[in-house]
Amino acid sequence: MSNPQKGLIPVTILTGFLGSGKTTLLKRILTEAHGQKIAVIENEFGEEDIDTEILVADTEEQIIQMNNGCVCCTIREDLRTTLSDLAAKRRKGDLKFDRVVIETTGLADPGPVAQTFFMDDEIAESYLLDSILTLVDAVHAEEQLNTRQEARRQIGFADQIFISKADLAQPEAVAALSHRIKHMNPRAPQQQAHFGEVALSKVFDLRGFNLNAKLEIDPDFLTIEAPHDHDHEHGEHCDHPHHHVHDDDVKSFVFKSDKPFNPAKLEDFLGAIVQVYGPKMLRYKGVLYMKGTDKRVIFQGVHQLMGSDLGPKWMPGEKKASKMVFIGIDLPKEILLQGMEGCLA
Ligand SMILES: Nc1nc2c(ncn2[C@@H]2O[C@H](COP(=O)(O)OP(=O)(O)OP(=O)(O)O)[C@@H](O)[C@H]2O)c(=O)[nH]1
Repeated sequence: MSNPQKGLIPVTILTGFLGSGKTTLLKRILTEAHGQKIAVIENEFGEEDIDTEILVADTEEQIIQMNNGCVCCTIREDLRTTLSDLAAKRRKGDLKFDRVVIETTGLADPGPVAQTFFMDDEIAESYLLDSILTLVDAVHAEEQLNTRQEARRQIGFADQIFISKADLAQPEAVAALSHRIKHMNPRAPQQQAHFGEVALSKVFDLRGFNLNAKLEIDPDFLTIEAPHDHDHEHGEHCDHPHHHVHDDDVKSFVFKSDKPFNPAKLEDFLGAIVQVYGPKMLRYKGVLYMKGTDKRVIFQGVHQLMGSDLGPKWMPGEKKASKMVFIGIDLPKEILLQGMEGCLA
């Protein structure tokens, strides 16, 4: 199966707006018995290493965390370094993997990520961009596509579209969404993915990336941009010539504690918070230390929709602690952090 041309390492870019189901799909792929070793590169937006923790829990794959500054500018350099280190280790036999999956942040324009594979000779000599997969959240996509340019670019660049959460939406709404996506990107096949359940043949070795098609979406796709100041932080405005719309108004912050939560209090608090701030809460998720269970609780949501799962057990001697990230527009950081503090047991 993994027989890329000229020994190139195939790369899959997994994209989709915040909370669209990327990690769910990836986890599913990693736990499937396909006999391939997959190196995963995680690029998150102020999310600490929460996804990595969710993934590492039950797989033995190589997970590389890339904590980005501003997606549009730093990612290409970080990604380039990460990819070239990986290829060097593989050549030396220090690392074994058959392919690479890059999970981008939900706020990323996949353009600059894809560009890396064409603009940089060293990367192009080792890797082949196989395809861009885009997850689309059936419940929230309509609004995301109306308001977020990154969400539209993710559709435009897709070689394969997976619609998640169709189970939570009306069939007519799913059909209308599918129709809209077809207009935006007639090239990409669409398929529903219930909790990431998709055939591996729809995920790997699609050989879907077609440079000509991408140049139609973005004629500047292969234009080198002048380097610019990299010190801005998450959520700060960045004067990038092309890709600056992604995080102008989106900010993130993290709650941390090594005291356990009182589950009932936390549920009440978050339930009330999403009633008020839900529309502005693009994404929240955490790995939590909860009273009354010896397992991690993985808690997450998108706008008003939230849910929790039991994760792996805390190991004996392991330091139990909670970490939760909030990503949103004009969220009242102090109210949320103090409120969370008040839910501790
Ligand atoms: N009902 C339903 N929920 C789903 C489906 N797919 C994913 N989810 C849930 O949606 C939430 C977000 O899924 P993730 O896989 O974490 O999304 P993501 O795209 O990785 O999120 P970010 O990395 O934060 O952008 C989780 O609670 C999933 O369990 C689906 O098909 N149906």
